Amino acid sequence: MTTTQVPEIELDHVSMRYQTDKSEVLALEEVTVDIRKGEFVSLLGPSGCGKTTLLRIMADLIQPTNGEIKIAGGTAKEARLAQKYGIVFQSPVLYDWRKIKKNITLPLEMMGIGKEEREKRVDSLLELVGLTDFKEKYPWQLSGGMQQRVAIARALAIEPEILLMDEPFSALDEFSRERLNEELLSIWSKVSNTVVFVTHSISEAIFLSDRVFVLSPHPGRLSAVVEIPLPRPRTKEMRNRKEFYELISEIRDSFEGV
Ligand SMILES: Nc1ncnc2c1ncn2[C@@H]1O[C@H](COP(=O)(O)OP(=O)(O)OP(=O)(O)O)[C@@H](O)[C@H]1O
Repeated sequence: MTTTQVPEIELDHVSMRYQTDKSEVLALEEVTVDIRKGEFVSLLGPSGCGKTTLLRIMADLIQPTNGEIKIAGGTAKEARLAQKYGIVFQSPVLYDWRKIKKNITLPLEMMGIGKEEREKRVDSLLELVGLTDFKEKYPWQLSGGMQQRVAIARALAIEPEILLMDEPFSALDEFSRERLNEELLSIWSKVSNTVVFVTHSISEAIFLSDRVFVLSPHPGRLSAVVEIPLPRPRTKEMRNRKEFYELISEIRDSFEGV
């Protein structure tokens, strides 16, 4: 898909301070980012650097203590109410008593979309994520990777402008994870949305992204923005290229204090 110059997610000097009974944590300090419509970006950093916090702020699930956020020119709340977000979490959060097709149509039911339209959409979503033959199965009959594909299909059911993904493949083995990376890019090439992908894997971030936003911990700060000039479509052979290794070194070097 083609990235435009239209800004989709703009964060201006965003800080987040969590207050608990006994202590205070500065999870994010003065983070400024601009993500363009149709871009695939990763938020990369070690545990505790504020990746999930940043994603939750973008999704309007929490409000920053300081700074401004604009989504598609409006507020994050407006974007949330207009159903602009699809969210995929680290664990798939599927309902075990609902068949795969019924898990995917759940957000459409909640939106009051009629049965005929729901069935039409679920069929194309199942095809998109390669699970057509599994629509009558239950989540517990699927592998972890397949369950995460169901979660992706469900997040895409409302045709969101922005897909937010919080370490969706981190519980999977490396082989499944690399395969899912390729499948995600193939899905993304067909759905034309903006993706923000949280990961702590440098190679995953490089393989998937147009740009990688590197965060450093304590407090969480944006320490680098790295352009990934690898052509698309990305292929698994690219992981063995010299440019790929050079990008890994560039990102490693960009971590503050490393
Ligand atoms: N609700 C909360 N209350 C207090 N502190 C919090 C809360 N949520 C996160 N934190 C703290 O804020 C910092 C950033 O957390 P966050 O979960 O955003 O980091 P992360 O980079 O996503 O980590 P991980 O990779 O381990 O998921 C951490 O020090 C964490 O302990």
